[in-house]
Amino acid sequence: MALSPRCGAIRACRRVLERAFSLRKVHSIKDMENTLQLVRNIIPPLSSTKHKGQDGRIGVVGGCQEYTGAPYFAAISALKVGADLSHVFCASAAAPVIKAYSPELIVHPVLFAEGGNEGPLSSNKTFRALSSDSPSAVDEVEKWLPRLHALVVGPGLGRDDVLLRNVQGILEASKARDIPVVIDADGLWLVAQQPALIQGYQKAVLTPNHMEFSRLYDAVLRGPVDSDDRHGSVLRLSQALGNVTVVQKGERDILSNGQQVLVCSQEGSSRRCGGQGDLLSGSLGVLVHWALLAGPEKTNGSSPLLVAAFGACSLTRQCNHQAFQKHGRSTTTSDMIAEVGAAFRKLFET
Ligand SMILES: NC(=O)C1=CN([C@@H]2O[C@H](COP(=O)(O)OP(=O)(O)OC[C@H]3O[C@@H](n4cnc5c(N)ncnc54)[C@H](OP(=O)(O)O)[C@@H]3O)[C@@H](O)[C@H]2O)[C@@H](O)CC1
Ligand SMILES: Nc1ncnc2c1ncn2[C@@H]1O[C@H](COP(=O)(O)OP(=O)(O)OP(=O)(O)O)[C@@H](O)[C@H]1O
Ligand SMILES: [Mg+2]
Repeated sequence: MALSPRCGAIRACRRVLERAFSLRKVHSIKDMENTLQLVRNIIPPLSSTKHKGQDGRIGVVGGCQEYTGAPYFAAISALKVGADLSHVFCASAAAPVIKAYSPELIVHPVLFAEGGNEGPLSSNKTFRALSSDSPSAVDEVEKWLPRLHALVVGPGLGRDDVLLRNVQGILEASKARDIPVVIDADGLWLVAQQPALIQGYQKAVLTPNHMEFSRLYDAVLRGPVDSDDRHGSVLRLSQALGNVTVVQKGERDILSNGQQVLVCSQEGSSRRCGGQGDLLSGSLGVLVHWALLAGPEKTNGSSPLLVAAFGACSLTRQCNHQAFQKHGRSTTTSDMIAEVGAAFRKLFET
């Protein structure tokens, strides 16, 4: 339907007002230090009176035959940031590979893909039980949910329909238990197909890259992203999803909960190797748990999830910066993960 000139002018006017409104709420560079201070406030003290698990039990749902690095990066980053236990719930074919990367991860081969895309383990008993009865994958993860503080859903998941149906069930079970969820990568593909899955869920954080953001925006707002108005676009997507927190990654990360917009421009580098987003989502899983535990008193009234997201963005970019100083063009995500401890100390333990 063609727009009348008057209708077009009203829309343009509304866009200008919305932009001005959102920009007023954008953090200036000098506010970055204040926000980093809020991140420092949510970090739990290390104490000899605590027991294993108290500083975080995080689950990563992801990993299929093609992608084993992404869930590994997310889960090991959660541990390096300070979680006590890190679980990976993945497809059978991915499990031995992920286990071989690290003895520190607890790996559950509970997801399955359509058409026997499960590699050498496809004939084992667990796989047959799961592949003949799709809900049991959800049951397998649900058994662990009461013991988990946060889930990171999507790194290396792939887009197999059956596998995504498992994940839909896992998301529904997590919401029913009020468990915080960070949704990334192929988890965002699922949300773009079914935005109702996380609509209005106040403990969800979405971490789209450029492509994932466009896909989500188009699915939810039924139109293309205004590339001249990144702040407004992130704000509008968050609002349309019922104030779910959205982190749009890029040259600068733009974060919004539909009320406030933060910008993270912590210095990183020009090295764009794959896996940096996985480091971010795994770190965010821990920080979301810490932020919700600390509550809004510690975040000075700001949304705990926004503060957590700002912390994860700053940390990832600082790891990138430090790794690049040492390795230059050959920097990989493993080099960045090796910097998590030093980057964390520099940003948050000053
Ligand atoms: N080691 C592993 O196991 C890793 C596995 N991973 C896993 O891979 C799976 C798929 O994830 P994904 O991000 O590759 O998928 P998707 O959303 O289709 O985007 C791909 C396309 O988007 C574009 N594009 C991206 N950024 C852009 C930009 N700024 N500006 C413009 N365009 C941009 C770009 O298009 P191109 O330039 O190629 O035309 C690119 O090809 C997922 O499971 C993930 O977790 C990764 O985590 C990495 C480490
Ligand atoms: N142009 C850029 N300049 C500086 N930092 C960037 C740039 N683009 C992305 N980043 C940073 O890289 C990190 C990962 O973002 P990216 O867009 O690469 O995610 P991703 O595509 O999901 O990564 P992955 O390869 O893990 O899937 C974020 O911390 C983001 O701030
Ligand atoms: Mg990604």
